[in-house]
Formats: sequence, C-alpha cells, structure tokens
Amino acid sequence: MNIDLAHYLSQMQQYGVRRLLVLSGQAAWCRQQALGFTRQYSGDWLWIADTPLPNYPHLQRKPEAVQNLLGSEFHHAVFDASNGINAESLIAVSGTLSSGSLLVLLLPEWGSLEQQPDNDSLRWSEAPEPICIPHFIQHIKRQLNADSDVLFWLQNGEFTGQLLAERKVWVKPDGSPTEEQQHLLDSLLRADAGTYVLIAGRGRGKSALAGMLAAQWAGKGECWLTAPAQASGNTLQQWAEGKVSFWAPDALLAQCQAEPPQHVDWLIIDEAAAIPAPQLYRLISSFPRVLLTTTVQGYEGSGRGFLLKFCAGLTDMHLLNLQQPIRWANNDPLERCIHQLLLVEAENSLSEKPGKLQQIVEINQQQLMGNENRLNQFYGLLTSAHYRTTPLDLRRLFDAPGLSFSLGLDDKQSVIAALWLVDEGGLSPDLAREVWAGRRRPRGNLVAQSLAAHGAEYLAPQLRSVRISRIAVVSSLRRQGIARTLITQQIERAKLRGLDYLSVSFGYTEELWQFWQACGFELIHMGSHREASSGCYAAMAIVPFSRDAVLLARRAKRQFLLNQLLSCVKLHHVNDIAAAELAEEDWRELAGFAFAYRTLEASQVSLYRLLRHQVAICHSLRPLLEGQMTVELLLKQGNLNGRKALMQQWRQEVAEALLALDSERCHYWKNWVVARLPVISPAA
Ligand SMILES: CC(=O)SCCNC(=O)CCNC(=O)[C@H](O)C(C)(C)COP(=O)(O)OP(=O)(O)OC[C@H]1O[C@@H](n2cnc3c(N)ncnc32)[C@H](O)[C@@H]1OP(=O)(O)O
Ligand SMILES: Nc1ncnc2c1ncn2[C@@H]1O[C@H](COP(=O)(O)OP(=O)(O)OP(=O)(O)O)[C@@H](O)[C@H]1O
Repeated sequence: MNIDLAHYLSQMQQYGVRRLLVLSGQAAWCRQQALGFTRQYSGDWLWIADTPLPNYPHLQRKPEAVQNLLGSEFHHAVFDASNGINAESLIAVSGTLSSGSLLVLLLPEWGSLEQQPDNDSLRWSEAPEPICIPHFIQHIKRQLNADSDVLFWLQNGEFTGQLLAERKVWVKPDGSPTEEQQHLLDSLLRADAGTYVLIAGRGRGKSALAGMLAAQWAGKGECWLTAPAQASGNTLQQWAEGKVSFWAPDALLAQCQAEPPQHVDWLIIDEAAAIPAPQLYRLISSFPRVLLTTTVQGYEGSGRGFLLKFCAGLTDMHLLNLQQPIRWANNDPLERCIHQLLLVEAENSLSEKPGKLQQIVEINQQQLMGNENRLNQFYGLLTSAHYRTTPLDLRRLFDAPGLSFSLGLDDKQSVIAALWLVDEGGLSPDLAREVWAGRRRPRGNLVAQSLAAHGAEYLAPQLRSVRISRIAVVSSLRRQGIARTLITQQIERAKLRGLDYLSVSFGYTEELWQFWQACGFELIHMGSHREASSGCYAAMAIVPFSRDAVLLARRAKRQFLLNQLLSCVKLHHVNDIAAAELAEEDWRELAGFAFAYRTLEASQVSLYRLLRHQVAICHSLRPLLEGQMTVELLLKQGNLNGRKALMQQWRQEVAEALLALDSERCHYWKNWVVARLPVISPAA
C-alpha cells in the first residue's frame, strides 16, 4: 500500500506546524515504509536508530548521540524505537524539527507492544536484561489514541489520520527581532555588568537573540562565544554576522587562566546547561557581562535543573525568558504530543495554592500510573525540587522493578509531598562477597553494594533494606515536619516488613544532612571526590533496625571516621587509632586488596596497620601512605605506564608482606578471597 502524505504536508507547511506519524509493525516493514517516505518527500530526513542503515543518503545518528545536534535544525526525521524508546533523545529530536516537518516514529507491533522487551531499559531499570515496559506502553497508547493530530499507520491495518482543524496561515518571523526578542535585546544592550540567563523552550529564538546581541554590540566592543559543541553555536554565529569569536570551552578556560581577557565585554555561553557547573562558574568570573542560554526541556542538563542548582549560586543574576515559538507556530501538535507523552510540563500540574497535609497514601506503581493527575503532580514535584530529574527517572517510575511510593496530599487531594522508595539487598552470600572483592558490580542496590565495595562491609548486600531514592515537599510547605512524617511512617513500615535498615544516598550539604539526621539517619559513608554534576560529596546514611544492621552501622561509622582521620593527619599521628595488631577483619581486608580488587581507599585503615610492621616493606606503597611520595612521582620513578600498573605493584607488595608476616594466615585468607571458600570467618 502506498500512502499519499502530500495533503498533510502542504497543510502543515501552511500552518507552520509539525506532526507525529506512528508506524507500527515488524521492524523491517516499518523501516521500508519510512524509507519510502524519505524518497518520496524532500527533506533532511534525519534518521535516529541503534543500528545504522547501509547507504542511507541523509544524516544518521544513534539515539544517545542526539545531544550534539542541539542547535541544529532539520526538515523531517525518522525515530526508530523498534528496540527501545530513548525518551531524552525523542524529546531532543522533536525540538530540532522545523515547521512543516514530520516525525516518523517506528514502533513494534501495536497489539503486542506490552510484551516487547525494551533495550533502553538497560539504562534505567537496573535489571541485567532488557525488561518489558507495560506501564509506559499503556501510557503511550492512552496519549496517542486520545490525540487526533497523530497520524497512524499500522501493519495489517489502516492508515488513520485527519487533516488539521482550520487555523491561521503561519507567517514566519521575517528576520528582524520579534517583539519579545527586541524587548530583551534592548535591556542587554544597556547592560553594564552581570550574568543574564536566558531560559526558554526549544525553538524560541534564544540563539538568534544572542547572535543579534553580538552583531549589534560590534560597534561598541568585543563579544566572545562558547558552546559545548561548535555545531550548537551555528545558528548563533549566523545571526552574529561573523562578529563573535568562537572558543571551545576547554580552550577558553585555558586562555582565561593564562591571561584573563581584559578587552572582551560579553561572553555568550550557548546551550550552557550542557557545560559542567564548575567550568561555568570559572568562565563567568572572567568576564564583566555574560549571557547564558539554555532550554527548559527535560533531558540531561536541562534548564530546569540548571535553574535550581546553578543559578541559585550566582550573584547579580538576571533571568530572561522567551515564550513564543519561532521554529514552528504556536500550539504545535508535535510539541504538545511529545510533552504529554513524556510529562515535560508536569510541573504545571502542581496546585498553585497547596493546603496543609491531610493524608498520606502509600501506593505501588500500578496505582500511581493509573491516576494520570497524581502521576503528573508526583513527577512535577520531583522535577521542580530535584535538579537531577530527567526523563530517565520517568521511565524508571513507570516500569523499574522494586519501587513503591508515599504521597502527602492536601485537602483537595493535591500532591504536596513525594517519597520514592526502592527495595535493595538480599544478595546471595557468594554474590555479596564478589561485590566486596570488587570482582562484580551487578546493577542496582546502590547503598547495599557501596557498603561492601567502598566500606568493609562484605555482608551488607545480603541484608534487606529499602532506599529512599527521592523525597520532595512543595517549597511553600517546607519546615512543617511533612517530610519527617512521611519518613517516620516508612520506618515503621520497613520494621513491620522485617527489613534490616532504611537507607539514603544524597549529595552532602549541611542543610540536607541536618534533615536526614532529624529523621534518625546515621552517616556511614562519604565519597572521596565531589561529583561533577552536583559539586557535592555523595553521602550515605541509614536507620538500622535489626541487630545485624545496628552492628553494621557501628562498624561502618567507625571505619568512616578512621578514614576521615587518615585523610587529614599523617601516619605517625594515627598510631593510637591504627593499632599495630592485625585483627581478622584486617587480614580479610588486606587479602581483598592483595588478591582481589579492593580499592586503596576502602582498605587504607588496614593498610596503615600493616605498615606498622617492619616486615611489610612495600617499597612503593609505604612512601605514598606515609606522605613522602605522590602517585605521579612513583609512576615516574618506577617507569610505569599508568596508575593501573602501579596499583598492580601495590597489590603485589601487600601480598608479599602478608606472606612474610604469617604465611598460614595469608594462605587461609588468600583462599577465602580467591578460591571462594564458604563465607564463614575463621576463629581468630
Ligand atoms: C534522596 C534525596 O531525595 S536527597 C534530596 C532531598 N530533597 C530535596 O533536596 C528537594 C528539595 N527539598 C525539599 O523538598 C525539602 O526541603 C526536604 C524534603 C529536604 C525536607 O522537607 P521538609 O518537610 O521541609 O522537612 P521537615 O519539616 O520534615 O524537617 C524536619 C527537620 O529536618 C531539619 N531540616 C529540614 N530542612 C532543613 C533545612 N533546610 N536546613 C536545616 N535543617 C533542616 C530540621 O531539623 C527540621 O525540623 P525543624 O523544622 O523542627 O527544625
Ligand atoms: N527574529 C527572527 N526572524 C526569523 N527567524 C528567526 C528569528 N529568530 C530566530 N529565528 C530562527 O528560528 C529558528 C529557532 O531559533 P533559535 O535556534 O535561535 O532558537 P533556540 O531557542 O535557540 O532553539 P534551540 O532550543 O533548539 O536551540 C532558527 O532557525 C532561527 O534562525
């Protein structure tokens, strides 16, 4: 069957809008029909798929490589979701399509979508194999079926699609600034100093506005431009009429460090949310006026997160906004449909005047997905409060296993507090030891596995626990005890379920730690590096219930404190805490370092104890831990070609030291680590 889309396309062109066309059936059939369109109708026909098409004459990209198309523009695209649906990529591609474009979405056979495993789930479900995504599919079907502007062509079925209802013919802006752009331009041209953050949806004319600024400033002084990829600055460059110098972010940072530019009036940072925050702060401090542009859409590095986290740390910051789309007309069917599918506007569903907490409901995934309004408010609250919330979380919410939720509702049943929980632990003793030894790191079980891999708790993954993945309370109702009430209820529930502990992993800030402490949590581990995304150290805390968990918390805390001490004082000061006698736990730890893959950080307390013995020569590890040599010097001195080789050497040195110290014990623990003896400690 041949489908004639000419009428649809000319109407879309006339109205300046884009539409979604769903092709559903066997993958080969879908591809064949989509290829037919690419030959029949002229356009850029960007093709997004996991596996490239041979001899395809247009641009192709894998879904995960779509981010670097930001700022580019295409006429028509095919998005092959036959093997899985990458939500961020789908949003990003739809934003690049110009007026009159079709987005052709390829899906497996419509009637059995619920039974199709989704490869994308490997990114978010924490399951070892792709899983089916029945809740998300039900949601997609509900949304697409209810949207009369979506065109459908099902294999073995009819083509269904209506022409659009009549609307005004679209007149594309003519090249002079739109009213909104002119208004902002005027204030930027008058700016003395400061950081200006332009946040708007896709295709609102952000980059063009920044380019207009550069072009018009040219008479007064100089503008520089940086962007995560040169392509993302293309539109801007065109509008700047060549009057702006482009710098890659790294090169610009190096330049600012070597010689801070004195003569440059403006730095423009296009697609700023895709540049790590620490780099942005450094760039901003080197220029008197900075204009940052970013979108508000829900993919990684989105503007909303940017607003929450990054902009909160700026002084003299001015927020600017553009509402009217320019790449397409107002009320665009594709934009609307994608926003509904992926809850891009979920924040808008939150109550404007939330009331006091009336009720807490505990619900499972099915119940949350079955109530569209609640789902929107729940996800909207997370998006508004957590800078890291992305469509990946949405996919997780729908279909990841082991989730449960607790919602705080006001008198109108509006969501005012959200708690998201994940079951963890219960690993077999052997797998738990593999995790401890650093040989395996199965997906999931974040806290349970970290306690074993980074702490000394080789038993931790066997215990059963529940982790708080996210918690948020609407901002106007904070500090009224709502979050604490939700958590107290979960503590009781977890005890009733016979779990060992409740846990949380969070980016450490003084305020958040006070909050978790007020809810009864004990800090048991802290990462040693700041995370690039948040600039915070990852902290882990638990509320232990069972005897095993109480002991675990006590040991983990002690270990954590010793580690902290060791990182701030020199060896000879820690003699008291690092007693010379090696306990059985030290032997286990040291064997884990020597004969498996335990990390230097996790093992450092035991390593210090080992070094108290003169027989432990450790000719390269000793000077490092005693603070006489750096890793760089050791690498140079040993003529080694990387840290991996040095690490291998340290493991070998520790193995030799253990053998020299007590060969019998060394063999026992080596066997325990390598030959995988039953997990029972020997009598000391
Ligand atoms: C795993 C994760 O989700 S980590 C991220 C946590 N979530 C967020 O950061 C999202 C944004 N923040 C929020 O939504 C809220 O501020 C929450 C969820 C952190 C706290 O919710 P609230 O309902 O305000 O907390 P609640 O009122 O129950 O506070 C209990 C106690 O914690 C402490 N506390 C709470 N917030 C703070 C704060 N900002 N600074 C210092 N102490 C605090 C106080 O001791 C407080 O008791 P008090 O008010 O009587 O002194
Ligand atoms: N005043 C204008 N007149 C005509 N065309 C314009 C005008 N402003 C912007 N455009 C065009 O509209 C399209 C969208 O503009 P632009 O790329 O600046 O938007 P954006 O908000 O930066 O989009 P994105 O979020 O996708 O990067 C571009 O093709 C741009 O050249």
